[in-house]
Amino acid sequence: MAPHTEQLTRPAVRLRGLTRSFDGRTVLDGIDLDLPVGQFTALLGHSGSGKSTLLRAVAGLDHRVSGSGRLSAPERVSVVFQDSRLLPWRRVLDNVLLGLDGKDAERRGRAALEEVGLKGRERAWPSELSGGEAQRAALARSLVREPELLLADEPFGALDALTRIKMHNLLRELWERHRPSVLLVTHDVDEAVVLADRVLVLERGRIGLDLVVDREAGARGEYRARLLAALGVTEDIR
Ligand SMILES: Nc1ncnc2c1ncn2[C@@H]1O[C@H](COP(=O)(O)OP(=O)(O)OP(=O)(O)O)[C@@H](O)[C@H]1O
Repeated sequence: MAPHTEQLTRPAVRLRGLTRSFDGRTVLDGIDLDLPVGQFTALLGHSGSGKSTLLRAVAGLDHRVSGSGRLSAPERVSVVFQDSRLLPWRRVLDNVLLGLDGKDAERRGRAALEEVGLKGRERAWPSELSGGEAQRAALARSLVREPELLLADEPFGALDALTRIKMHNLLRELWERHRPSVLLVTHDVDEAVVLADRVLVLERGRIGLDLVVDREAGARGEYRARLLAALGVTEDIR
């Protein structure tokens, strides 16, 4: 393959035989996975199935964990967690700018805050923000770094239902505008189907289901049913 073509088709993330174990217990059992550049992927699985372990491996945050396999990921990676992880002693804009330098940084930070709907809150302290606002600030902090890959570990897990819906819209909008590759860990089947173009189910250390979601087809109910079945959940509401 010509180098140029290879560059165009190279996935953002490539895992080959990725294995991770804790105290002799295998959590990831030889995962092979490619995430194409710019794809929005959700990762579902039961509690304890290894979703965060996989995300941390891709983020390069698992130095002391035993494992093997090959992994490649882009250079610019941002991670968003369930809690915003804003530093309480720094104002919102300073949190967004943390570790950034260059004379353009402040302008970019302000623009990122405006993009997530926090214009005017630059000088607020994190303690003055609601949970949803804090997650918006965390998204701004990720965005301003112009990540090639955005890793999100249950970023909306602690929010109320209405705020979650707003944040879903925001995340999807931001993704459409910036097109990073996204890997979103969630336990919420509906969130996965609403947001992602591809949904993976982690099961016994492997990718048990790999579902491409056709967002135009309007078949959310069908995707939902397939994912719930893969998770071994039946709905029985009479
Ligand atoms: N640092 C660690 N030390 C020991 N065991 C760990 C460690 N990190 C994860 N584990 C174990 O690995 C398994 C997978 O954990 P992980 O957090 O990846 O699951 P998860 O699918 O993200 O779960 P949840 O949805 O509950 O967050 C669990 O049994 C957990 O106890």
